[in-house]
Amino acid sequence: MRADEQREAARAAAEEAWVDERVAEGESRRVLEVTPPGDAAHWAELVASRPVDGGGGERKPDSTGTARWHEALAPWGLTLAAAGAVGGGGRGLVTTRSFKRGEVLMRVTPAVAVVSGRHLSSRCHHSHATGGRLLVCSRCGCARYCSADHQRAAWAGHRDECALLAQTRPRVPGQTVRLLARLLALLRRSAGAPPPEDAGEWARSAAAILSLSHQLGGQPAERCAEFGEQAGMVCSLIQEAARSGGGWAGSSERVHLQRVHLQRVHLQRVHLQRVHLQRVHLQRVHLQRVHLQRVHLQRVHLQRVHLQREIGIGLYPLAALANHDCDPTAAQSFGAAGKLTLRALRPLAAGEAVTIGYVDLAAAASERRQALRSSYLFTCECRACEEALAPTPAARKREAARCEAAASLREEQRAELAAIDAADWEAALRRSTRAAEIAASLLPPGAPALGLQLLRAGSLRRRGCKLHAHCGSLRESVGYLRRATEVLQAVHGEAAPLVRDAAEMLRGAQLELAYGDNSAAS
Ligand SMILES: C[S@@+](CC[C@H](N)C(=O)[O-])C[C@H]1O[C@@H](n2cnc3c(N)ncnc32)[C@H](O)[C@@H]1O
Repeated sequence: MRADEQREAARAAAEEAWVDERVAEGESRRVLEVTPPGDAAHWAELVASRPVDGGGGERKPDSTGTARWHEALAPWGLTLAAAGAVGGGGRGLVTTRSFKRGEVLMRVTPAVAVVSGRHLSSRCHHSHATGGRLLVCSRCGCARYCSADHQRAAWAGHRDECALLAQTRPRVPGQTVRLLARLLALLRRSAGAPPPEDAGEWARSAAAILSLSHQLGGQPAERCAEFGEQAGMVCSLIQEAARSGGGWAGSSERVHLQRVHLQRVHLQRVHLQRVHLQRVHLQRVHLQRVHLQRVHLQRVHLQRVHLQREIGIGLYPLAALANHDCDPTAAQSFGAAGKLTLRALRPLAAGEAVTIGYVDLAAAASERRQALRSSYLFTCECRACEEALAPTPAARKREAARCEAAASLREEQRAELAAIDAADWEAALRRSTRAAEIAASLLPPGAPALGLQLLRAGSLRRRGCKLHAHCGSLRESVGYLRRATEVLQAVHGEAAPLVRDAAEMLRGAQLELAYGDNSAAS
């Protein structure tokens, strides 16, 4: 392992340790509030009735499906507007009443969610929390839980997947394949189980329903092949589980007896299926990949890096109706068990579009468009992009300047980490504050990433020694922390541990500043 990889691993381990503490402090309490999987049927119905994607208005929405969506959105004070009614991006979420800044627009559990490969053995597959000894599912040997309660709560969603995972053991399919397998199981449960011999056919047709081949038109061949491979893998897994278990969920004894023998056969079949089923296009973008993120505080040498780290992917049918905008009106945050909360980033009147940022908003318009094309397969039509990429000399100049500023931001962030690794605290502080200033010039005023950057700049400290105090810049620290707390409150709500931490740091810095001023005066 290279030295920088070792440092990154150490950093990650320290973050995990920090999260453990948070779990002990209160996350586990919140876990118990998670909506039980009783609403799975409701989600399945919504997913199945989802009108074919209206992005860019390329397809006509299905009116029966749409009625269900309106019904599900109404209690939140939201509705689904037709393509063209709310700017670029096809259909999208719109408010039906006014909202204050920071007010909750929607709070939903994922219809299906999985932890990423990296977190398979370190996080509870139900609450996504880390810490303590995790119980391992004895049947698949893959799923892990922090308590028997969580294992029980997760069973409805894990049952079908468990048979699939038992088949592939010791290999574990990638997160997209696992997410799709869960989604198909959910749809299957709500539609009634097909006879075992039809399971493969059913899986293929479900995959075909999920395909959006019209959007694959402009994609490179290898990307299409990747989607095809993933679809093939899901179909193959389902067929395999149906064959060996006498049904998708299968009888555990039979699955258990045949597992070892089938492993080898299965690997060969998966390989064949991959080749043969490449034509079954399965598009990730249609599933609206939403990252389950946790905000971590780092405590290696400095209590300074607040990271948003991806821990898995989930499907949120209602939240996925929000279009992307490079100057979004809303932001999402994630809690225990992937619960997603959408909040207004500024006051919204009735009839305003609810949009979120799908990509890094500090990037230049051309970079954002590129990122959206490659990860989400569409070209952004938001007003900010249209203006930034207008074919005029003034716009071109602005865009070139923004590209430069975005590159400087990345450089400052990189240099900040390097300075920390080298224990050069003054340099770390300088880099961090510079990064915060550049981020403030690039990001929309309420952007979550800006809040995190400001928090880092204001809270730099080394084992109890606050670097701002050490460097005589407490006044700046108070300024950054005040701005950070304000931004983060609107994104995460006042009760979030991150916001409470930020407010606490602000109070501390204010007191120190007042004490310093008083001592100087006397
Ligand atoms: C998660 S869905 C959002 C809801 C979608 N408009 C619908 O009708 O279901 C993402 C899709 O919406 C469209 N979309 C979202 N934001 C867009 C934007 N800024 N510009 C163009 N298309 C956008 C794209 O087709 C993308 O694949």
